[in-house]
Amino acid sequence: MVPSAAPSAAPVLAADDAGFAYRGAPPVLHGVSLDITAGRSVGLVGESGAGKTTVLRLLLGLTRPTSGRILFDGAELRLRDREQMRRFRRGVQSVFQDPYSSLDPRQRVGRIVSEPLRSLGLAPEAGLVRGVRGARGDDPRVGAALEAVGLPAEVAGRYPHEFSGGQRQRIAIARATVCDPRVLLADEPVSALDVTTRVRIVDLLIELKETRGLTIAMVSHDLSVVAALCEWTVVLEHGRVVEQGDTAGVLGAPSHPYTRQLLASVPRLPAADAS
Ligand SMILES: Nc1ncnc2c1ncn2[C@@H]1O[C@H](COP(=O)(O)OP(=O)(O)OP(=O)(O)O)[C@@H](O)[C@H]1O
Repeated sequence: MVPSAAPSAAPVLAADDAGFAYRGAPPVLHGVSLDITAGRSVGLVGESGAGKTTVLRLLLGLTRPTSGRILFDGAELRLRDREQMRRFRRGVQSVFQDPYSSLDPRQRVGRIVSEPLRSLGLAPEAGLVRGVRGARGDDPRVGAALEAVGLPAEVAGRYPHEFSGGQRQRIAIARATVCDPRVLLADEPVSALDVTTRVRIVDLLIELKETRGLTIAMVSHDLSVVAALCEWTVVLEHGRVVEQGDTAGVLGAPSHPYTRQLLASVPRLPAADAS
């Protein structure tokens, strides 16, 4: 289990008493409050349907809470504020569960990985990353991002179908980290992978936390993945936070019966030597 880290100052991202209802449906989140603070990665756990992905969608600015607020650097996230959203996208990136559907099969890896640089206007000259040279990863940040996830820079010229699920998830992580974000929001980033690959990707995320100061906020069914990656754990039941605290405390000595039930039911990762 990772040791508890002392968070620095104000949260980068926070949900403040956030509620949410899908259109025409009853509320699925009720008064959710949590902080994502630099240096303190957060695991969001709970049974299927508890509302974990919905919380992540709110934190990602994909949808607005129906009550309460999402705060970015202390200011309410306003999806129509272009300048704020640009800063937000620079600081907060995401990785999803399925590495097979999250990468455009028609694009070369170099172009996929460089997408945030283009959409954030961080490409030095548009032609360099739009053209063939860029697609081969000529932007040094693309090669560096690929190497940081354990892939050679040369893979920039290849297509996603040439890679395994674990390698594709590495490519997705390279895309999410190429612009050096502060926070990575991840929805079940390893659950589509086989057990051995899962351990390797968890190890990669640990390394990115340590070497790049990345803070992760992650949804996972697998409490052992949360224990490996997150200093703070938030437990959701039926759209409500029933318990949150240091991961060591929440998973080691849960105070809520629902957390105890989750601990009893979720399968564990095998020992790390499986990698
Ligand atoms: N697009 C949608 N329209 C209506 N209801 C939805 C929609 N997406 C999710 N829900 C409902 O919202 C609730 C929370 O769903 P959510 O996907 O956030 O839970 P979750 O904890 O991430 O579940 P899982 O672990 O199965 O992914 C569930 O009752 C779900 O049925």
